[in-house]
Amino acid sequence: MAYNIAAVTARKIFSSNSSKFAQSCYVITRGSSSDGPQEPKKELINHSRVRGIDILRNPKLNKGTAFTLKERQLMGIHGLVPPTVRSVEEQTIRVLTNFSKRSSDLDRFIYLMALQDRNEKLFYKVLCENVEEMMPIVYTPTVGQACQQYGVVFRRPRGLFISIKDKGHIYEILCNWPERNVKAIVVTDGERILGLGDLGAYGMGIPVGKLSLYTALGGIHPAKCLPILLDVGTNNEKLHEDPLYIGHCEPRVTGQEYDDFIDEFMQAVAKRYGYSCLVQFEDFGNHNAFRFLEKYRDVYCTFNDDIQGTAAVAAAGVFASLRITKTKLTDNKFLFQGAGEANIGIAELLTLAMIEEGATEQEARSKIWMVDSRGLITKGRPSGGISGHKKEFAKDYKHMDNLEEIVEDLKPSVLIGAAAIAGAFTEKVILSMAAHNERPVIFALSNPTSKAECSAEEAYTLTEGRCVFASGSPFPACTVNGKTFYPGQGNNAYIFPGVALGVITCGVRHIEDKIFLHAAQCLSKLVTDENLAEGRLYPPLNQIQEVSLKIATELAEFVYRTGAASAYPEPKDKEAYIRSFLYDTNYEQFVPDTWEWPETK
Ligand SMILES: NC(=O)C1=CN([C@@H]2O[C@H](COP(=O)(O)OP(=O)(O)OC[C@H]3O[C@@H](n4cnc5c(N)ncnc54)[C@H](OP(=O)(O)O)[C@@H]3O)[C@@H](O)[C@H]2O)C=CC1
Ligand SMILES: CC(=O)C(=O)O
Ligand SMILES: [Mg+2]
Repeated sequence: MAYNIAAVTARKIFSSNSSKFAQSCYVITRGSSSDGPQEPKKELINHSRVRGIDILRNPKLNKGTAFTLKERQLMGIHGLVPPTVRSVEEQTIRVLTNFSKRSSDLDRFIYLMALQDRNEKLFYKVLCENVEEMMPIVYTPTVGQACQQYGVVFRRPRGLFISIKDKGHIYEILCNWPERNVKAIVVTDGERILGLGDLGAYGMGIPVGKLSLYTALGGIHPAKCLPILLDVGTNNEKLHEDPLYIGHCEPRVTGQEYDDFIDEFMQAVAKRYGYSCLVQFEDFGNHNAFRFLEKYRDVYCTFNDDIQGTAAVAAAGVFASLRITKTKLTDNKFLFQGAGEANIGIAELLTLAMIEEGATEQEARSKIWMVDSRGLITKGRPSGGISGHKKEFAKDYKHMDNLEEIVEDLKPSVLIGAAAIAGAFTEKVILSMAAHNERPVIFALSNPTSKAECSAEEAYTLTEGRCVFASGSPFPACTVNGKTFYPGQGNNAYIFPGVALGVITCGVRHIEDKIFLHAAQCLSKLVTDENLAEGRLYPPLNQIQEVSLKIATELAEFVYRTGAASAYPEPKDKEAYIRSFLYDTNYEQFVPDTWEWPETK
């Protein structure tokens, strides 16, 4: 009983002296949204206004059974949680037990999303400590399945849904978002979700998943991250018939009306969060992705992850592969299956890298061959369709449209697939690569796993363990002739968290392509000889947080050297500076250590 009396007394003290308690609760945040010096500072969380059951219902504050007795009593939640006080380690065991007991990956996805909605710190702690097991759930491949069934999976809204009907009011909708100091937005219109096509408003799973990785892999505070779905309708007939569909059941708005909508969105973001707010375009249709990148890159702080992030991760894999094949970049012949956002992005970045290596642009482009839905991209081919970026890679060559024949004819040393055509790397294609190369390089980058060009096992088995392999979605280790290979995950998740962290902390306004080249070079240097010996073209996933930090640090060195940073004064120790911004997954203390129970006489 004594503690009840103390609690009443304490509650009085708490409410009359709230600022004293609040002062003990800090989070590290970046400075204001202004463009001035961006020293990290300790910011007060005003917990004092939230009390009682509202604390447990607030995922940012809730610690569940980890609240101490003092906290429970002072904050008016005593009795609202079971009496046992659990450590975060014990809570983690409970989460992992529940996670492993779920019968399917989709159930695991739902379980983790519920945890995120309930206790944000615990969600990120568990995700950060179990990246290898949980990234395939919150990200590809399971997030793809979740998007396809979003109507069923949907529990609570997360992120902002802005519809074409809201045209003229986008700024007001942004103002409804409770966080004022947003630094990073991932936005999609759902037209090309992974390799699954147009999923309309169901595509929201992607910005949510990507931003979970901003925090888990890049250490960016979740309050600084905003997922956005722009609902302009969908051309997916199945969704029009889906009674659970959460978006507009109308065909996509296109043309000027669509462009004006996106323009208004970008202007509203800048007005609400400043021009330094990072906007990552994700999974837009091909015909819009390139246009918007060109249109906005010099005006806003923006990049397209499918074009530029993917380019960097694939180029890093290629750079690492050179240490196995003992070749220079320009010694290779690259064949790309697919000539869309991902592959054009990769081809352009490799061109830039070859030019840095001393090649002329023409020489560099001559090494790169591309195949699209109409076959090999050759000048004046009868099937036509060579527009935009594809033109740069069109060759004076006979026309062919069968990948098996093309590989046999061209004998590429590197084969990269990103066309979402499952199984495109047939047995014949892989055998042909094996016949013409001692160490064939084969990247099956399409996501999710169901769209992969081939499996890791197929690639390693058919090449008798000689291939250098990476895939967009994870494949398990596989053993061939007694040797175990750990296939690398050539996914932009190795790039965008680190790039975003560097951009945000250094106040970069415009993200030039060289930033992605530096990110790729940095990533490939982090691959050890031991990694390569195991078949890994990337550092293991359990090191990915350190990888993001190194990429951000490398980027910081670059942007300060080139004058692209706006956060001044320039930090001497860039890594320490960036480290000081990282989100802390440990629980905050709501009651200062020094606090003593008051006298109750
Ligand atoms: N691993 C990673 O990090 C990433 C992987 N991806 C994956 O890459 C895939 C493609 O994405 P993205 O490039 O953005 O998509 P796009 O729609 O921009 O491009 C798809 C390309 O594939 C081509 N294509 C379609 N059918 C065939 C065919 N039968 N044979 C050859 N080429 C064909 C299209 O040809 P045409 O131009 O003629 O229409 C187009 O060039 C997706 O599965 C996506 O998930 C994407 C980003 C990152
Ligand atoms: C990984 C990714 O961005 C994609 O598949 O679209
Ligand atoms: Mg994508």
